[in-house]
Amino acid sequence: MRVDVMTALVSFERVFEVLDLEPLVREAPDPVDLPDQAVSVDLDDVTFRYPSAAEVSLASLEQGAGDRLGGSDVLRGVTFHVGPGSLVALVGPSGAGKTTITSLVARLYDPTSGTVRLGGVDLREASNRSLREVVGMVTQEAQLFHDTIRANLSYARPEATDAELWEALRAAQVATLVESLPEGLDTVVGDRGHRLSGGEKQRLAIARLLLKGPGLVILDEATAHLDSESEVAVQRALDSALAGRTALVIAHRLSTVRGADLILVVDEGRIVEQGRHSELLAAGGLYAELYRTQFSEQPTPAAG
Ligand SMILES: Nc1ncnc2c1ncn2[C@@H]1O[C@H](COP(=O)(O)OP(=O)(O)OP(=O)(O)O)[C@@H](O)[C@H]1O
Repeated sequence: MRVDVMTALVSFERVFEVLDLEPLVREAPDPVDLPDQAVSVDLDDVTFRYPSAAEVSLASLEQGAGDRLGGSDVLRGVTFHVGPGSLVALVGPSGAGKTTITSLVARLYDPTSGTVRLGGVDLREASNRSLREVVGMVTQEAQLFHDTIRANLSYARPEATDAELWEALRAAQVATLVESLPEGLDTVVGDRGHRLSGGEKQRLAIARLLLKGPGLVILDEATAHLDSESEVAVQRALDSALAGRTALVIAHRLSTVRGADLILVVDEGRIVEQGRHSELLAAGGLYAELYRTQFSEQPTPAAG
């Protein structure tokens, strides 16, 4: 992944913005298609370090250099299993490695050692096309292209009919807004177009995700404060987007951690605790502490 690493660094932001993923790592000669459904996610003893700037420039000149030079490991011995259709919440202090885990699951990078599998297939063996179809991402800063709403949505599925676009808009709680615009689906949005609120942009991004229909959703939950009406609408939209899919959520909301099938507590690049909300709360460890400091919208029952 010599030159690809450079591409990765340059387009990392953009990749996250556009939801659909351009894999930045090398495809195997005889790639395998990932299953076209809710997939399991398995990380087995994953270690990862980001390539340094020096490595990237050297590696682009000299094959193999990137494998020899090193920064520090940001993930160490990460192992977990997520069943198909489960909702997994990643929690942990800032810089713990949550985003990095999601980047490996989306194969923006390959692990330094260990394996990442979706639906049992090692991502190094997976076809880029099926990876793009199976993995969908929604980030905090939902970005739209400076183009019409129709173009922004169709990007996810060019063959979608208007009826399908409206169905996705309804499920994403944003159809009423689009109907109210004089040019409807043909309204130009984005930086210089019709101005949308943060919540509206997120819901359009969710509509795009619904059209794509990925088996795995990676979601970076909003920390930004939305007004409460918008918050409820976004939450409803997300509920329909996550139903029937595997979801990996970088969680900031109490309702998400409470409802998660599995919570992975990440600290300094390791999974330090895993389990459900009540178990982890009772264990009285890092999760219980994070719960008090990061998720304390309600009084904490006596824990541990
Ligand atoms: N592209 C990158 N290149 C080099 N180091 C990086 C890169 N992205 C993240 N890191 C480093 O990797 C470590 C883990 O970061 P990561 O973003 O995965 O943490 P996080 O748990 O998602 O944090 P936050 O909650 O603040 O988003 C940090 O030390 C961070 O500085």
